[in-house]
Amino acid sequence: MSPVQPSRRVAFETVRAVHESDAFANLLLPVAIRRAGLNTADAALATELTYGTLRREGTYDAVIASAAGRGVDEIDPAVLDALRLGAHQLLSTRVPSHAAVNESVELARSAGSRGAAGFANAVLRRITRDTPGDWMSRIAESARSDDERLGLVFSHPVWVVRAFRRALAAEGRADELEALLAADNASPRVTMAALPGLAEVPDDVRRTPYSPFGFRLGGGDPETTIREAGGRVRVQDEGSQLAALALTRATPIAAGERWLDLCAGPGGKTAILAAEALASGAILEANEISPARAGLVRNAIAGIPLDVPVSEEDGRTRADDAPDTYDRILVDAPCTGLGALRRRPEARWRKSPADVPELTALQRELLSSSVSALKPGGIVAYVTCSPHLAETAGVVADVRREWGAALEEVSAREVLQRISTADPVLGEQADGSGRAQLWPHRHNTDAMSISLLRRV
Ligand SMILES: C[S@@+](CC[C@H](N)C(=O)[O-])C[C@H]1O[C@@H](n2cnc3c(N)ncnc32)[C@H](O)[C@@H]1O
Repeated sequence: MSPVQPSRRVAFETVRAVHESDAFANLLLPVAIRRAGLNTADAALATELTYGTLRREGTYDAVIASAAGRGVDEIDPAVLDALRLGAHQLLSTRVPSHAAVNESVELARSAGSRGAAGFANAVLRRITRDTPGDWMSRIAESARSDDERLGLVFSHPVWVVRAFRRALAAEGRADELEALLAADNASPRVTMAALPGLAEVPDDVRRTPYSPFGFRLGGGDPETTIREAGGRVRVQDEGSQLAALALTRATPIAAGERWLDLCAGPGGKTAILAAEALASGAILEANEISPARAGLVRNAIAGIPLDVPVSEEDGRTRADDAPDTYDRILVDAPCTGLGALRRRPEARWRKSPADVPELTALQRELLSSSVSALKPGGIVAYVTCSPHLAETAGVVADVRREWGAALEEVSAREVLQRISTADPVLGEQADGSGRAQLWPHRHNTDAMSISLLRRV
């Protein structure tokens, strides 16, 4: 028996915890890396192995089932995770085969019952006998439909493939589906925001193409940059930066305007709204139903010299209780999160189509309540980190039907085109709306959907 290399052990234990106790890899992994005392190179390897294995689990399970000659649900869960880690190294990395096989066999031996090591060894050696391309062809041939094929090859649940296909087709871009699925399987570069008016984009960085205050570090530790800037520089997806800006810069701001961030946790967009409010003399309030996440909102804005009260209510009652009050409201709604699959490797396996109706009912109610809290002339930005048409175009269409002539659309696409530093080339929507849809494969952002509605 040889000891398992620490980065593989950390990856294995993180993948186990994700499957056994519904842990989130992005929260657990940094703790496991610290606890194991990994150096920078080993931490990077542990991260790649963990994220890659979780992202591509659907593909690896199909390969493992074929190589093992049995369904993955018939394999001991801990042994299966060792096999997934091995399959990832064999099929998607340059790790030498002998290291990938031997270390995964050791992990299976330490975690599984008697016979686990021999079984793992046989399955992984079977995988090494064919090239990754051969395996992809084999699992693709087993699919009964094109969506199922894409689901297997790009490791996405079929219902998600269908939702993406429809959302892309709504802007005449169904031919970009494979590029989108592939983008979800790549690690996104860390994107930062220098809060407008409070911090400068450093000189020695690459600016993001669209957000006027976004940038990417060439190297180095983002934590150092954040600490040195006293929280006025933050890690934030460029799409999130644009969503907050779409609201604040949709129309010129009058001093004394009242703004509300209705679903604010953990506060990334609140920080931008606060910076914009400070610069323009607006008054900002925030709300978040979860007390723990409301605490994160307070932390996110601690470095901004503006008093922002944070309430902890259901956004529906919070808005219903404040009729005709606000000039701008951000409804960054709870959603399936299908637009952020790059950053949350296990997320694609945790949601199901059954989640969608419950979420869209809540989204409709949050948006409709927020309209009642707008002053006449006030604007609401309805934002989801999901491109699913039911959560985006569907919710907006329902609320527009409900409010009729009392609500008009402001084109979010035109606003984004105006405020972005480069043309984001946003697709026109089949429903004729001004909704802006960002895409990982096109914009290198999360798939944020942004709609702007004005109360007449
Ligand atoms: C997409 S997240 C918001 C992200 C946040 N705007 C940011 O940029 O950091 C949605 C938030 O809505 C909260 N939420 C869920 N149901 C809610 C409700 N009924 N009322 C208010 N907030 C709710 C969730 O706890 C979650 O923090």
